[in-house]
Amino acid sequence: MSTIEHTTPAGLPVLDDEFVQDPHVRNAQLRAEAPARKVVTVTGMPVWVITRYAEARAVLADARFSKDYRGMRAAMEASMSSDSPRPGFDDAVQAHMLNMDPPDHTRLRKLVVKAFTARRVEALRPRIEEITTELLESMAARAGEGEVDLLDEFAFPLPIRVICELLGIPEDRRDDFREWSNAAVAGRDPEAARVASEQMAAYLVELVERKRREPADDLLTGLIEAGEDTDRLGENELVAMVFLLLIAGHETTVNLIGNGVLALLRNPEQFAAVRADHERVPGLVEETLRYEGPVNLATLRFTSETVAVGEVEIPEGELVLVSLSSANRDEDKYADAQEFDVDRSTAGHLAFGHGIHFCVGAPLARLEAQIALRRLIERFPDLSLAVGDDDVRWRFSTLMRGLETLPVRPG
Ligand code: HEM
Repeated sequence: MSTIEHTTPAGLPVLDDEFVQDPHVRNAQLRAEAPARKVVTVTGMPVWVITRYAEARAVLADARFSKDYRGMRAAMEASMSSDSPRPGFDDAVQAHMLNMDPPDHTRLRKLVVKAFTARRVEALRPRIEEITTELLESMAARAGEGEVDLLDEFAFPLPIRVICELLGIPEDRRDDFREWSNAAVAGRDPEAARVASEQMAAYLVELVERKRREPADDLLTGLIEAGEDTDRLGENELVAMVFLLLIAGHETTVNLIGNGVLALLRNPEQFAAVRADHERVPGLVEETLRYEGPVNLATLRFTSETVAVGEVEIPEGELVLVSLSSANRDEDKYADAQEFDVDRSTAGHLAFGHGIHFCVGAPLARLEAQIALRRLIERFPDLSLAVGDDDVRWRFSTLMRGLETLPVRPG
């Protein structure tokens, strides 16, 4: 196997644009080398990457890999050189459950988990169907133009509308939100991420005030009511919770739909199989999650003590990223793991994480993607790529795996 190019002078692989454009090649190299490998981010931050399935799953469920954001600050400060750009830290957007360990994590998660159970989410089906049909009709109206960006026209607006309606958030600032949310997860420019997070937090504070004056039957009002008992939810925690749900709603499901469509268009025999039998759609969604899931590397963790990962010892206080994209293509877990096959068993895939931080929104994401892909294929059975197979570009982010644009001909 060839050695990894794009390394630092100290020989560490860099998570640069080449990695973002095709993580699977380097993931395979890293998996072959060791169960845990030190790399650096583009901003120069050294992190350990866990690439094999068994270790990835174990680390996600191991409390010694902490997510507490206060401890994380210290670990990041210690890891970075003095001239590295610092990511912005603002409690108003940091104090959410994905940045906490128990018991705070448990307390915060309890407040929203009920809103996302399979049963509660199923009640949203008619509304999701309605929005989907509306978007597809407006895409059909534009089909005369020949080419459309499937992300702009379809994959992006659907989850946004759903999460905004669920929370009870007006869509008047939708373009701002998209920009803030994109910048917050991009990871290449910490200063831009800090500014965007602050702008979004300021807007959310304003929104909470407005909702306090005009309560409604929505999740945000429910959270505000929970916040009246500050032992359950503090003011920063309230804003951070909404921030987390909105970012999750903006950045993930769009890419599940987009990546699924791209995989179908690149694998015509799989597309034909799904078209011939729509009962394959849930399999298509699960295989997309495994093969090209929306989250590339899970969010940061740090070691609260020295931990052995296989034969590798990670010292206390070091940063760790679990590579979901790599674990899900580990040949030791899935036969022919690099093949896209909607009929395979994908049981155990890690696209939604694992352990106590397992994605709260998984039932909603699954339902949205199933409806979206089924209706898209029904409406546009001759959908095709409007660019060359390899001419698509991936957005620069080591967290999210999503396309910049997805130009298609609806047919
Ligand atoms: C296909 C779409 C989605 C994918 C692939 C996805 C993936 C993930 C992953 C991998 C994690 C764990 C991260 C880690 O442990 O580092 C996570 C956590 C989370 N996700 Fe999602 N997500 C999706 C959609 C959503 C949606 C639609 C929502 C809510 C509206 C949501 C809300 C959350 C929340 C609140 C957490 C934190 C849970 C905790 O810390 O206990 N996600 N998600």
